[in-house]
Amino acid sequence: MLAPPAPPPLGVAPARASYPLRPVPSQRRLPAPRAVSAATASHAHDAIFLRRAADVADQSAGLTSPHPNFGCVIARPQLETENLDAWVAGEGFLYAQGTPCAELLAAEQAGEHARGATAYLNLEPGDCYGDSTAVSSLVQAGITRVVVGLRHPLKHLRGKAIQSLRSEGIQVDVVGEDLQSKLFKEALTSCLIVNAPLLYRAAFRVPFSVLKYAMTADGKIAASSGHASWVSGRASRCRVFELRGRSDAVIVGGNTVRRDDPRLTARHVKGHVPVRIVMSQTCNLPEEANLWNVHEAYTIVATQRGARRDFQKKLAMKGVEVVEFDMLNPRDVMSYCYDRGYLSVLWECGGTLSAAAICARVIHKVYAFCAPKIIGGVNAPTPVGELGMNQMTQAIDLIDVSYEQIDRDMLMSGFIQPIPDLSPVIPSVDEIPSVDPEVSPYETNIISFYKTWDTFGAFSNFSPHPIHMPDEKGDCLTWPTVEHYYQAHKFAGVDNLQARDIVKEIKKARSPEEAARIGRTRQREFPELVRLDWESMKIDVMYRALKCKFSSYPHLTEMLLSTAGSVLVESSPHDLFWGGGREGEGLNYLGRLLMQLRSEILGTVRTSAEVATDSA
Ligand SMILES: NC(=O)C1=CN([C@@H]2O[C@H](COP(=O)(O)OP(=O)(O)OC[C@H]3O[C@@H](n4cnc5c(N)ncnc54)[C@H](OP(=O)(O)O)[C@@H]3O)[C@@H](O)[C@H]2O)C=CC1
Ligand SMILES: Nc1c(N[C@@H]2O[C@H](COP(=O)(O)O)[C@@H](O)[C@H]2O)[nH]c(=O)[nH]c1=O
Repeated sequence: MLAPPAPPPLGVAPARASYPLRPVPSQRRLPAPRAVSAATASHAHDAIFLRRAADVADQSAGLTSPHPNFGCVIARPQLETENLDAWVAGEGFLYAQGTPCAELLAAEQAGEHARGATAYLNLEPGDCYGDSTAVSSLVQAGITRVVVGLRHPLKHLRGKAIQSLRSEGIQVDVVGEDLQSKLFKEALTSCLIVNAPLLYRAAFRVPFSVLKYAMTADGKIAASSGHASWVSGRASRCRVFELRGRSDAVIVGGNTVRRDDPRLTARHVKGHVPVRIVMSQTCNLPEEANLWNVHEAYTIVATQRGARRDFQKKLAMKGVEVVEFDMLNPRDVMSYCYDRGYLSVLWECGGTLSAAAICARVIHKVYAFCAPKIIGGVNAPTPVGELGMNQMTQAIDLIDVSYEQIDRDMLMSGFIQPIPDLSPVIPSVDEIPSVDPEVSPYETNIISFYKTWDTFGAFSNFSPHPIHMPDEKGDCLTWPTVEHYYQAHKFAGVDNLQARDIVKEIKKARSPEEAARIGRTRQREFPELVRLDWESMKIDVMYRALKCKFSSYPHLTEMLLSTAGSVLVESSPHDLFWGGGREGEGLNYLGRLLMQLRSEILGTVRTSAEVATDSA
């Protein structure tokens, strides 16, 4: 009899890895890039290997308690072949916190082939507790370039490893900063998705929450009697075990416990077993239930303060933990889970609790299994109860939607809230000292502003603070807002009657919104009237206007200085140059300029005039 093949060492991706949890695109042969320019080809290679690093990182999910997923792929060009699989010298993923890091495993696998090679990391390593193995293994292996998908989302770790690698002379290219081409969009999405729990946790201070339900083709999660076993088929239910294995906790409402007597374990998949949480306001739960068998998995009952104290004691005697809340609601339970360190939570409740969780805005992703059955029944339960909406236009649109057939069922999944990408709006560690030395890149506090009525809305260019600025001839002109000044200066100084008229038209605009509209429209209609140096001068124009605004109004100066030490972000979802973007994908130049101005006022950065005087 043939002996079974030896398992690969923990965290080392087997040559032909079997992915336990979902089909992984990168395990198809890597596509050979089409014939294109050298720069585009190298970007295409980078994007392909980065996606592969994200896929490799995903392999530890569900095998151990959820943690950040790190993957590393070491590749070196083999000139004689376009088969990119042959370029991969080593791969590895972090199996669990405390086990050898992905970089070390990949470097060991690559051996001598790592010398002069590029390492692809889906996520910047988190150099915890002074453990710098990730960085040192790349350095010692002779890696000369590192491509990073995402900076570490945790502020105390962000930028540290990148800085260490650079100080060792390794070229580090970060997507969105050093690598900006469109080719990286998909690779970046893979990097975001593989660590979605970590990103949501860091951004929203709650665990990443997934709502999962199984419904019939007519949208029912049970018959009108409440009977629900089973809506979905066996293969779908096995997928649910995998989802549980990827979660720190599974939540149900009291009614589901009373009706289904569930077990909520990740049986049939090896690895991690989540905590089971029952949310019950009344604590009116059965004396005997599968969930009270804590030998199978740990159980927590979250209830209203004072509810059925005697029964609480009985539960405690069985080893069930009971936690009382002043007001039991999904948000407070999620804050509690956050404090317990959970990264991701799976909601397997009925429509009553799922509606409350959606209303509380704690659900981030939905997995809807749809079985080809019809059960009917006007009172049969549906996946989501009352949300208070009465127009289809109010419906919540899922984003980044995927569809997958599982045997006879269909699984549709999508995000309710965009996956946060925390890196671009925050200036990089290298940039921060020049933007504002008072800001610690590791202790970042973010102050967002956008609409003028926001707490820091006066930072918006639309705020009604007129500025007095000299024109080209030195005459002082009054502009109703910074926005008026900025828009008009796209056309200022252009020796053309029509351009001069546009400047006047913008200056007279009755609101900053109108000024912006005219400026943008005329720029599109008459690109030939826009000053030739506009792209290189627009930051300078904006900075002068901001400086004038903040120095003219003492209360604005005071407000700006009150934010010292914080990163300022204009949270405009539309403007990806001046604003931070909807998902943090913007460059946030307005925030950066305000931070620079704040430093200049505090005297912590030298003005350009001072620099000029010094060098004279
Ligand atoms: N097919 C599927 O995927 C699933 C089907 N089901 C089926 O759904 C039916 C049960 O649905 P449903 O009644 O909606 O059950 P839920 O799981 O939504 O439980 C509702 C209960 O949650 C508790 N709760 C705690 N806090 C809150 C809060 N803030 N807001 C609302 N509820 C809260 C209450 O428990 P208490 O009354 O104890 O205070 C409430 O009665 C069953 O027939 C079950 O078989 C259930 C899950 C999945
Ligand atoms: N009925 C139904 C589901 N119901 C969910 O699964 C729970 C039962 O889990 P367990 O006791 O561990 O098998 C149940 O209480 C409810 O939360 N799930 C599905 O994938 N498909 C189904 O058809």
